[in-house]
Amino acid sequence: MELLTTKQLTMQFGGLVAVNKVDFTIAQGETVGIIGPNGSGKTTFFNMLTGIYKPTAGEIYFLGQQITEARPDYAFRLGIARTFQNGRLFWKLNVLENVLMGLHSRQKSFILDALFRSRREREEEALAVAEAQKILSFFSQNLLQQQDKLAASLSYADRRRLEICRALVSKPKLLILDEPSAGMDPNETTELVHDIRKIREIQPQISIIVIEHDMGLIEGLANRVMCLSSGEKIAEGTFAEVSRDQMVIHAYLGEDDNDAAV
Ligand SMILES: Nc1ncnc2c1ncn2[C@@H]1O[C@H](COP(=O)(O)OP(=O)(O)OP(=O)(O)O)[C@@H](O)[C@H]1O
Repeated sequence: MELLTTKQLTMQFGGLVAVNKVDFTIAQGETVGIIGPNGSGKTTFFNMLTGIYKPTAGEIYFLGQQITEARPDYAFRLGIARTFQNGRLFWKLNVLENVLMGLHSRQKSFILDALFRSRREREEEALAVAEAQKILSFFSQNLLQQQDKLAASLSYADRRRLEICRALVSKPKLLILDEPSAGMDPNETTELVHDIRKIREIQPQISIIVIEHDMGLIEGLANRVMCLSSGEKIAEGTFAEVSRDQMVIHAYLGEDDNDAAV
């Protein structure tokens, strides 16, 4: 069953067409990788899916409902959660509190206003804490053991994992990961692939879209890959198909020889 579909999705900034008429679809339970050279429109595409940018043309459908102009909080309530390329944690909160922040728009009461809680609110909070701990416990580095540490004290790789936990705690239908392995070394990236695969053990029907420059991660995770170049979809298929596509090879080689990882 199709979860999210875009039709001719377009984003223009002044004279620059950052995303140009992209048709895309992801089914429930599928993992799709989005690749493309720097500046090819990947993050802009994500920002439209999550309501950060309002597309200048085209449409977005989620479970059949048109959400083209949905704002981020509405997209979140529908079940679209994301991580950010540069990370957005609350540094002065601990690990557990950061995950609980991922429930923010789903819960009426919240952890930070400790006074005057009703019994129902306390029960709601206990359930939220249990869910957050369950998610923290399943990553291979076992973030649960670090639940009381400040987010700022975590290693870089654990910060990225924590972001994924925060996105997962709301039990999204669609998880959008923007360069989850950025800044990780090859061993950490291999572990991350393992961890992301494990997400399906707790949320089997989740769909995942991942932007990555690391082709090993894309190959290890994605059922299907879409390649953007200068805002346009130039290829789509399995990793093997896309990685030998002449337009894809040319897009990477034309941009920068160092990016010729496919
Ligand atoms: N808010 C904005 N205003 C103007 N131009 C923008 C804006 N956001 C992105 N762009 C431009 O749109 C194009 C696509 O950028 P985008 O960040 O989506 O690419 P990307 O594929 O995610 O790149 P990278 O791999 O480097 O993260 C770039 O030319 C960028 O400069």
